[in-house]
Amino acid sequence: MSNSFHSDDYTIDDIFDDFSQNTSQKITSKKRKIPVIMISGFLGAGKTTLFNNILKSSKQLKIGAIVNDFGSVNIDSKLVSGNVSEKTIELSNGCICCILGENGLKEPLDALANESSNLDAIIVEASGIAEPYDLMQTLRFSGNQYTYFGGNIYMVDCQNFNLANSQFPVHFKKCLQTSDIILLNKTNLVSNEDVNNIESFIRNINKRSIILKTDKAEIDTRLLFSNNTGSEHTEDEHNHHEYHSHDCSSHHHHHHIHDSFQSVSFTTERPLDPQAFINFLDNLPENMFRLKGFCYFGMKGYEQKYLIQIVGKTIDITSDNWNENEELKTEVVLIGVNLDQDKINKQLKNIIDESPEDITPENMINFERFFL
Ligand SMILES: Nc1nc2c(ncn2[C@@H]2O[C@H](COP(=O)(O)OP(=O)(O)OP(=O)(O)O)[C@@H](O)[C@H]2O)c(=O)[nH]1
Repeated sequence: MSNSFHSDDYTIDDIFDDFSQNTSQKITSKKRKIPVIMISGFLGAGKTTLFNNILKSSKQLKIGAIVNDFGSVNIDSKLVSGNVSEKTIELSNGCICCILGENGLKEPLDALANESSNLDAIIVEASGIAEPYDLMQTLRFSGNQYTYFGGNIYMVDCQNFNLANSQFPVHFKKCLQTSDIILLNKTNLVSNEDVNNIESFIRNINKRSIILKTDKAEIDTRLLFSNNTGSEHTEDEHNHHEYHSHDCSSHHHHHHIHDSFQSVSFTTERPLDPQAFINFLDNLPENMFRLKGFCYFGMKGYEQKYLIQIVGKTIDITSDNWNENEELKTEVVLIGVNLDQDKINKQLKNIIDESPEDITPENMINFERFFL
């Protein structure tokens, strides 16, 4: 069980005392319905990290997944690893609350939860600029008789919260008020005082939800599958109805936070020029907040898959082996506000290696300063 689970207000046992039924009862019950648990949170808050932790620590459970990415290339579905039982359903190229048709999430849910389904849980990972309060309603009223809404876990990136909240205060307030469990994540990157200030801020607008502090989104995942997570929704329903004044499938489209964002997706099978890529990292596009994806350099000794993650100003690069049958290529998605898409596309084309024969492994040395 994770050691980084900590909270001044709760211990895991306190939380369990609050719940009348535990996970195993729910999961082993023959007539059980499948909980649909939503993971939401702003760009880069740690949703996929949490999802992977859940998969790792719940190997005995059969978990289905619906993964939504804002860009046209679904990076998240490739970052979710482990024991996703059924095919992961990818919803790409837009925000989940707007790309769904009239029946909302019914179709993807029906594909995962039906008469012959043997899943224990379904996890829906919303894009970083989804409106979780709208999505929650879509999940509750999906019309799928084999599922019930198991709660919304909202992730807060403690390192970037104040800045993002100052830019989108209404959105954050709605998210925080309508969440069941709030994870204050990336506590390792900020001071305790900063974490406590964020917690007090959230407590002021939401007195009801469980707030937990995490590093690398490590929590005791029993909590997520407990019966009560998404069942008590008096205040939540009130807040939700107050906010959910539109029908996403209709043409009367209200302003969504993602209307302010653009994404640029870039894919190439040609190897990248490491020096050009470093230049790109040193001069990131203006107003870009998030970049994620994989890079392929192809040079001898550096043939691995490089996973690149940028959140705000933090750049993390790690390397991994390519999966069997995986195509060796670069695939990245950038997300930001008022992005100059043409300029970024040109910048990205410049990182393609036009003459791989001239590149020597020394070119990779500078690149290594970005490694974790
Ligand atoms: N230092 C640190 N990094 C973290 C922590 N949690 C997540 N990260 C890193 O933050 C980056 C973004 O994490 P993700 O889990 O991909 O975030 P996300 O919310 O799924 O991102 P989007 O889907 O793009 O919105 C990755 O590089 C993670 O490894 C943490 O507690 N500490």
